[in-house]
Amino acid sequence: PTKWKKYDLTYRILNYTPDLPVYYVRKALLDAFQVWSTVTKLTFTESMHGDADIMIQFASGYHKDGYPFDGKGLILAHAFFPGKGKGGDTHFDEAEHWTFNSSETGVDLFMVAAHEFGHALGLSHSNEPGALMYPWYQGYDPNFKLPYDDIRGIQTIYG
Ligand SMILES: CC(C)C[C@H](C(=O)NO)C(=O)N[C@@H](CC(N)=O)C(=O)NCc1cccc(N)c1
Ligand SMILES: [Zn+2]
Ligand SMILES: [Zn+2]
Repeated sequence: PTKWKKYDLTYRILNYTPDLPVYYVRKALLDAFQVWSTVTKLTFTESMHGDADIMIQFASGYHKDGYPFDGKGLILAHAFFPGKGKGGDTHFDEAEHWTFNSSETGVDLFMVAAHEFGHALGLSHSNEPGALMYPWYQGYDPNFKLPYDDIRGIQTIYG
C-alpha cells in the first residue's frame, strides 16, 4: 500500500446514514480522524464541496466501485489505500445498524471509521488481536485508546 505525499488531507461527507443524527455522524468521523492525527503530523480538514482526498459515503450493495456490499453483517465498510481519485475514499455499508457511543446492538461508527481511516492512510490489517487494524470488529469500547501496534504501524509510514 502506498502513502499520502502530504500531511494536510481533506475529507468530504457525501451523505449521512438515517440511523443517527447528523451531529453524531460528524462527531464519530471527527473523533476517528483525531485517533490518527494525535499520533502523526497528519491533519484532516472537512471540505463541503468539490473533490477531497477522502470522500466518505454510506452505500449498500452495488455502489459503482466494483466492491459491492453484502447486506447486514460481515463486510461493514471498506476504504481505498492512498492515491488519486478513489484513493482514500471510505464507504460504510448502509445495511448495518450504525450506532454511536451506545451499547445497543449495532456497529459503532467511530470504531469502524477509525479502522477504515487506517486503511485510507495506508495501513493493512494487523494480526495482533486487540489492534484497531485487526480484521475483525471487536465491539464498541467506551474508553478506546489506540493500541501500540497501530501507533507503530502509522508512525512507520508517516514518522
Ligand atoms: C475484506 C474487507 C473488505 C473486510 C472489511 C474491512 O476490513 N474493511 O476495512 C470489513 O468490513 N471487515 C469487517 C469484518 C467483521 N465483520 O468483523 C470489519 O469489521 N472490519 C472493520 C473493523 C472495524 C473496527 C475494528 C476492526 N478491528 C475492524
Ligand atoms: Zn465502496
Ligand atoms: Zn479493514
